[in-house]
Amino acid sequence: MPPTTHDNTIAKPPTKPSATAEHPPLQKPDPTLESNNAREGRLPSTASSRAPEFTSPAISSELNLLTTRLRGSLRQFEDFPSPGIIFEDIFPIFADCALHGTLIRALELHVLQAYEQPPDVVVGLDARGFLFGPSLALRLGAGFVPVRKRGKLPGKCETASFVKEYGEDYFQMQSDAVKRGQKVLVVDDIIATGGSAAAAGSLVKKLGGELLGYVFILELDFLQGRAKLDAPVYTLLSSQAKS
Ligand SMILES: O=P(O)(O)OC[C@H]1O[C@H](OP(=O)(O)OP(=O)(O)O)[C@H](O)[C@@H]1O
Ligand SMILES: Nc1ncnc2[nH]cnc12
Repeated sequence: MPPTTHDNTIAKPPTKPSATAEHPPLQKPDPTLESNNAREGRLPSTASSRAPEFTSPAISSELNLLTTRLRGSLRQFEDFPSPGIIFEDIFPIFADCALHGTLIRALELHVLQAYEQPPDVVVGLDARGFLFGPSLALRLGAGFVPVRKRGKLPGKCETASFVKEYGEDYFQMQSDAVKRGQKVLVVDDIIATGGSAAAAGSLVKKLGGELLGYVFILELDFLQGRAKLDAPVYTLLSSQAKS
């Protein structure tokens, strides 16, 4: 269901998702970075006009090394937060200083490789997008702006409803948080159904931002969330592919 945006008005909650019973079996992440990102819809490389250190082969090989380090750290929990859901726990990355640095560097490399100009603003989604959005923004020389769950931001806000893998909710952004024409990258830890990210993207566009794309640490492939997004999507790791 595409997200709907409102001017700080309270809309009827969307329909509950039904994906829980169809969750595929537990399996470790399959962070086949290059093959994943070669698929349709991944960001094309724009490296040809870049300085040598930012050319595609150099970055791709460093990215491969970094994602290999990250792949073993994710944990899965069955039936959390509700029956049928396999919860992907990304917190071990942040518990380990070296892995944390690896993550930020991998995301930075991706953005350097993918875009001629870095974003003006990194938009992070409440709450796990706040774990690395600000650090990535600092590295990129960009500002950081939050998308928050409804009722947490003061002042005039735009609101969008959405449905996610295990629930439904509302996102808000402050109406002046992104200036018209600013280039925006939306970041979050996980894309599952894509409902959260699509709602965030719709808010960015409503504020007049130019949506450069979406960046995630992990994609739950079987839910095909990227189909809901109308800007390039990049994920470091993938998991829970149907076997
Ligand atoms: O692609 P979707 O199906 O929309 O699901 C992905 C979203 O779900 C999780 O957030 P959650 O709303 O659970 O909040 P949290 O970050 O506060 O834990 C996750 O961090 C993403 O934001
Ligand atoms: N399976 C999952 N694990 C962790 N976070 C999620 N957000 C949506 N689906 C999720």
